[in-house]
Amino acid sequence: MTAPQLGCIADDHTGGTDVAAGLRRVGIPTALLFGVPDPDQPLPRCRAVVVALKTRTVPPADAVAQSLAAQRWLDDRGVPTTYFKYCSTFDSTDAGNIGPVTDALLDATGSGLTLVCPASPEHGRTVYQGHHFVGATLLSESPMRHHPLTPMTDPDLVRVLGRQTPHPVGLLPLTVVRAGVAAAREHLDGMAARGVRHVVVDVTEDDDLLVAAAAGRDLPVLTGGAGLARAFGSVVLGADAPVPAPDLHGSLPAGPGLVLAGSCSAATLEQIDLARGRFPTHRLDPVATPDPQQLLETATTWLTEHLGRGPLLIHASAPADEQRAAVAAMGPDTAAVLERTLGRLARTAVDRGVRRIVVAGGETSGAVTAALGVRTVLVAGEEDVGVPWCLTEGTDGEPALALLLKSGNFGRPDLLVRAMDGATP
Ligand SMILES: Nc1ncnc2c1ncn2[C@@H]1O[C@H](COP(=O)(O)OP(=O)(O)OP(=O)(O)O)[C@@H](O)[C@H]1O
Ligand SMILES: O=C(O)[C@@H](O)C(=O)CO
Repeated sequence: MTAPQLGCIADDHTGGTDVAAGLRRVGIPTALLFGVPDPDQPLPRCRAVVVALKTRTVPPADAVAQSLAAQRWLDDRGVPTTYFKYCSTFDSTDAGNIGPVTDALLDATGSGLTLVCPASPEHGRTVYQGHHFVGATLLSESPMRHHPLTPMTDPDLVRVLGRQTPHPVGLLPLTVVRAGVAAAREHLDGMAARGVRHVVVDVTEDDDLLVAAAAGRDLPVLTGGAGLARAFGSVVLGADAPVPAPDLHGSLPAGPGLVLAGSCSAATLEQIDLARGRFPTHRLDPVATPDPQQLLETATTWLTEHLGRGPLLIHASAPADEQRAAVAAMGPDTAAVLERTLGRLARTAVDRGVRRIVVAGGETSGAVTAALGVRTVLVAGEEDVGVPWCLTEGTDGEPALALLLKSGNFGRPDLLVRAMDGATP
């Protein structure tokens, strides 16, 4: 197998699983690595590689440094196209990190222009006239306006990105996308000639992604959600073979299951509501227990006492008013404390035999994989669109641990319950 043709750098772990799942679905063998790979880390056999970082909300200079290190690693292995994968809801703040990381990748590869394409119609994320919609709702009126780390209060992506980069931001409007690949390329050439560096792409249907991927196929750097990467996979790379029908749970290791939720998205809260009625549940509540050490100890005791009683659920997730109360009680580090706590609980659970872990939330997933020391996984079938099982390598060809890293906004209401189906107590 030659060098992979596509190297994705995802700004969080669930973004990494989402993009890897999309590429796998169109028949591209894809490897998923967590964290900046070590310089001598070998590249698994694959046609696309995803390096999932935890850079969405770190200081911009750190996000840039990690992304450039990942890009260098890919470049050293001859990967020709770099894809910067960020959230389909463009999760970022005015300080970054989408603008600074994209600019750094463009500089490093000597590229003039890139596409900015978060749209993912299969998840209800579309962009029209540069304005982002979640379903029928403008981004700024969706639950994303309450995100604890990256509240999205402006739906105009040209304007949002314009605050994150000193370079001009333009638009590839839907009328041009619908006119086809040649028209889109001509529009991009015109923008490049005028010094535009970032081009937000209007997309309302999957076919628009195919046009965007074909128009941008020769750009060394592309950016967006999982949708454009998947379209690049089918248009530019071409599928190797149809993906076999998954025997999802048959391939998972036997052992007890645990759900760890840090996401406060509307989808996760609904999934937790359903799972709470089925599984013994413990809530990490910073208002009741503002001392981080005590919060961890109480949860660890609960976990160890309940192991063996079927799948367990531990969540910090709470609606916006309770998050505010949590921060008032525990202080500005609340989100980081909760991530760390969930990571440590994952470590304890695995040490005590848990073999199937569902994590809700990208930042939370980053904390959990770091606590478990997971660096490389095999991407298996999807439990829901964009939510694949990830298997760590064990001995004798058997997976050691199954992880389902769920993007906050993804999954049907019964996802957590289904994911634990067949897990042994
Ligand atoms: N009760 C709470 N109060 C304040 N912050 C919380 C609370 N519960 C969770 N958090 C924090 O909210 C953040 C949620 O981010 P995370 O990325 O895990 O979820 P998400 O943004 O919904 O998922 P994704 O990035 O996949 O869309 C985490 O840092 C988590 O620790
Ligand atoms: O694009 C998305 O919505 C997800 O892959 C994601 O990035 C979640 O953090």
